Amino acid sequence: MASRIEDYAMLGNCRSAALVAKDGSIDWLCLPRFDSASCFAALVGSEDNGRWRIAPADPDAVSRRAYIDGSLVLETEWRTATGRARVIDFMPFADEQVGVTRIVEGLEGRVDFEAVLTIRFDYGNAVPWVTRVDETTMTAVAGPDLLVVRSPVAVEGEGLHSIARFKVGKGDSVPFVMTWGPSHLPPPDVLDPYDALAASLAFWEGWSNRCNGAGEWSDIVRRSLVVLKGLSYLPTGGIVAAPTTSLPEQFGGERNWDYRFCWARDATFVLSALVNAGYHDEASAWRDWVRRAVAGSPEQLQVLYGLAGERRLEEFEVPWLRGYEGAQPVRIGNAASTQFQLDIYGELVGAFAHAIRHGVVWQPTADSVQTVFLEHLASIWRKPDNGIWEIRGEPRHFVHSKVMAWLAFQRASEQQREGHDAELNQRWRTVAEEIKADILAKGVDPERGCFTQSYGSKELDASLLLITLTDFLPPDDPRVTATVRAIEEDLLVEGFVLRYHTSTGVDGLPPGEGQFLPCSFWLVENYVLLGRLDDARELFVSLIGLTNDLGLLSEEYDPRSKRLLGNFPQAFSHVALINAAFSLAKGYSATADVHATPDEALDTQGARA
Ligand SMILES: OC[C@H]1O[C@H](O[C@H]2O[C@H](CO)[C@@H](O)[C@H](O)[C@H]2O)[C@H](O)[C@@H](O)[C@@H]1O
Repeated sequence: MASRIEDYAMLGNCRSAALVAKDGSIDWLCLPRFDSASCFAALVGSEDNGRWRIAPADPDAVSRRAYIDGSLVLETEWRTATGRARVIDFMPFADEQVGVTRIVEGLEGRVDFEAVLTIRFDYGNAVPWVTRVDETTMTAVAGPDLLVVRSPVAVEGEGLHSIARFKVGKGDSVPFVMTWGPSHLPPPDVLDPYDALAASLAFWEGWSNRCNGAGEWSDIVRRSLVVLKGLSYLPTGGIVAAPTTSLPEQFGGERNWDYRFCWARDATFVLSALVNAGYHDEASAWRDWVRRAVAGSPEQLQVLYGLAGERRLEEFEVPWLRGYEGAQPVRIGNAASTQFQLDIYGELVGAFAHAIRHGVVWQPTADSVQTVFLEHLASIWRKPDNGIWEIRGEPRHFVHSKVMAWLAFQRASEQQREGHDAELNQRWRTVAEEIKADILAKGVDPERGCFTQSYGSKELDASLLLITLTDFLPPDDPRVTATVRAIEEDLLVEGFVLRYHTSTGVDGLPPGEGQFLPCSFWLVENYVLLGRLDDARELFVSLIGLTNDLGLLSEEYDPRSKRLLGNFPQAFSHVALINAAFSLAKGYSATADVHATPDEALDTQGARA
């Protein structure tokens, strides 16, 4: 049985990620890339779908764990009746050595350990041929995949599992190095686990020390930035939404999605966060990734792409996996990739404008690409779409989508680069005004005076919190304040924000899901914008109280069971945390600095660039 979502730690090497439970079991791992088929899938299946547990044999052993400094190297210290030992888990950074290394070290007395390895390729389905090559090496092969496991202790086959039993005393060190390779090639070279550990720690230390401070929130921001870095795919610069598939948005429900892809929307938020934190190289790498991914006809722009910009991400179900705590189906691929979501254009133009303003170099050819996309947007903005929440019901005229279309033209019309076409700027200004008039005529509830989920609807939607973070209307406009108030009344439930009421059937799915954490962070930013700093701080403190013992967050939270829900760890949540922290820190410093303009004080959203 899988552990609670918050009981997992993420290991990563900017190519893939592994989830390790508090009990020492790696229950999720896809190699060589985030979106490869898994070799461990116990997270969404059973132990027989693959996992690797290393822990003391004593069932009463207790543990505590932490990442080493600003890294994704996990140290778990175990205490038993006979002694103390630690396990250091990490994914090495070596190019040709994609895998996991686990080092067991004795600290005090003697501790009996058991390592149980169950490899199942192809999402828990393919039982490999396991061969004992020599005293220290075993291989597992099925189809295209090869795993080599090297360790000084004997590993024996028991049923369809490989098991090692060994003791560690003070000063002993027992490494296990598991490396993936294509099965048609010779096994990857031997990796020195201690050199690899030193290199990993140096990488993460170098990276996390570069982070700009966010006042009193600097530590939690740094941890979130390390998570975002761990979700980036180094060879291409793409950033996955999360390393998992099908962790449910409702216990026992069917809102289970594959997040191992790069969403243009999520990535634009990540770009803003990276720029705010001073990571310009990463921001440039992401900008280049987007330019390559979206290249081509503007009508073929996708909502999400594969790690290298792949476009075909067909969705299918995996019937042999029983799902996380029985939540079925387990889905691979994501059908949202073929949806029409109007907001993407505004997010991209806004994020680029934000990046340029903060010193990320603009490519001259990007102007003509932007013009082609805006010409297309001018012809489609009146169409209904699937919206930011990727609804699978009937497309609608979502107000958030329309405001993002406005934002695209508004930002483009403000651009003043050398050689820029003033006439074009005027054209974009005219379209922006047209969209704004349309929204104000059709997207405001005449009785409550607030924005609505979609044209003509009475429903609310937490995506409206992003509208108030653009300069669509000034913060003290009655429609802005009425929207924040209405969201507090209707969607702020048990302290955190729902995306919308799923009971209306708008998304085409059975009702019920948890509170959506990014929306709750957006409410923090809205409070800052409205000068409600105490409310902002109180909500922010509650939200960071939901991070697990390692500072990680998933997508949603279930207040009844007090458990995290949804894919984990989730970039969207961490990026919302970072942006809210910077907003809050700047909000406080603005109250101390009468010369700071509201824009300087609050500029943390790409959408507001
Ligand atoms: O719940 C419905 C949708 O959930 C996923 O989308 C959500 O995650 C995306 C990635 O973080 C985010 O960009 C989007 O705004 C969220 O609604 C899922 O990918 C969709 O297929 C699904 O319809």
